[in-house]
Amino acid sequence: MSPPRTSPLTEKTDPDSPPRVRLFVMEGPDRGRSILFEGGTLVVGTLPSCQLVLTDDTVSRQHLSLELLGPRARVRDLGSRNGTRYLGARVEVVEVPLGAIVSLGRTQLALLPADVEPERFSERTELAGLLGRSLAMRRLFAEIERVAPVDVPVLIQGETGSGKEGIARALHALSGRTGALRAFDCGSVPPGLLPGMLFGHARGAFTGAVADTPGAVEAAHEGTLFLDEVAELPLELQPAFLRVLETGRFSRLGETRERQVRFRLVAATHRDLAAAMKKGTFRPDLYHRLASIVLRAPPLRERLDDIPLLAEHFARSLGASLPLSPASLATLSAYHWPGNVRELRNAVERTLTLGAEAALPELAPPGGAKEDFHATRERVLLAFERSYLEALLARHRGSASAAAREAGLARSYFYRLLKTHGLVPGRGKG
Ligand SMILES: Nc1ncnc2c1ncn2[C@@H]1O[C@H](COP(=O)(O)OP(=O)(O)OP(=O)(O)O)[C@@H](O)[C@H]1O
Repeated sequence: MSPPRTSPLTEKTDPDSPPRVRLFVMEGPDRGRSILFEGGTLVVGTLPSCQLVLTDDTVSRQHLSLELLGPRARVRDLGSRNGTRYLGARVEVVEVPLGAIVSLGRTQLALLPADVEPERFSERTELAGLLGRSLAMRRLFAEIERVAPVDVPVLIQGETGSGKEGIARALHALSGRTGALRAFDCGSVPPGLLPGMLFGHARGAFTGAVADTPGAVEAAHEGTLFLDEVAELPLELQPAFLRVLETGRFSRLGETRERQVRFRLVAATHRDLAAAMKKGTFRPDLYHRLASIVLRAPPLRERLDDIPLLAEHFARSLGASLPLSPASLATLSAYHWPGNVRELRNAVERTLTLGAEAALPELAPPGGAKEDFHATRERVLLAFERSYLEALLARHRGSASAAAREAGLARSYFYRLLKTHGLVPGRGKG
């Protein structure tokens, strides 16, 4: 059973048309080299007879072979000196989807759909504090670099904990603006207090208003206003907000005179704002203004290549190191991470501070409770199966038939697996 893995790069692939894949060197001395792969098997190495010839001296003469299997590829290490790695773990033979990154020595190879332009991916694996090695993040980095200096609002959509605020910070850091980034969370302020906190108030504007106070809009002057949970902005406040966005003009509560500001708006939401607009809770004019550029923060389960990098980063920030075994990585890759990067950070922190039993058990650092090979394998496999099944059922809204089809398992065997783990189709956990 291979880990569930979806990627925006695979969505466009038509399963009925013959796949055309571009093998692209993302990192290493041959960065930028690419080859079109339309079927059969190809060999990558330093020998001139290889189909993709690399000059990297950490790559073996015949390092690995790739075989196309529909929208996936089978990668086989050919007994290389430095090994082939996928999702941070050394592999002999592994099936990978489009969008995967495979490492050989210092070189990283990406498997891209043939029509994706490799230039759309940034070379960087870090951008203003955001880390990412996956194709999804490198594509986002390239978009951030492109839109950061442009003076139009940006809407960031993404699940909780997927890095929306980090993206806003990166947009501000690369914008060249002289003012500050001011973050304002519309979801954490009682609606009645929102106008005063956004636009500021004059002394005496309401009971308790003892001094003239600027709001978030003024604090962001010449900088960036990061408006988190923008879908929670009350309908009656939306016209005033659209006005300040379009003209820079607004009044503090209790004042008649108008003030003028200049700021760049970056708004974020985990909700479907287009649906909110159709429902009538979000004004179409404001929606269209906000959504002139939309960036998507990809959920962690769509960028499993980032897990080793992020886990190491969070461990290092606590002054520790967290060697991840191939089994741990397999389990972490199979988990669906509803809390995204924040959940991964918490899991790493709990593991390092409270001990393994407090976190995902598979993150257990070596040296904890003694366990022999068979027991470890059993435990890791069971955890992997359970995460895999839960994610699959969730994706198919509880339909066991559809889930079994995607997993490539006979329905009877699939039902047996569900029963073993106490899972009930149609309801998730039993
Ligand atoms: N790509 C990344 N690299 C490094 N750290 C990250 C990355 N993405 C997220 N994080 C970390 O994960 C945590 C959550 O990120 P962030 O607050 O940006 O998410 P969010 O999408 O804004 O969450 P919410 O929807 O709950 O507001 C933060 O500690 C952040 O530093």
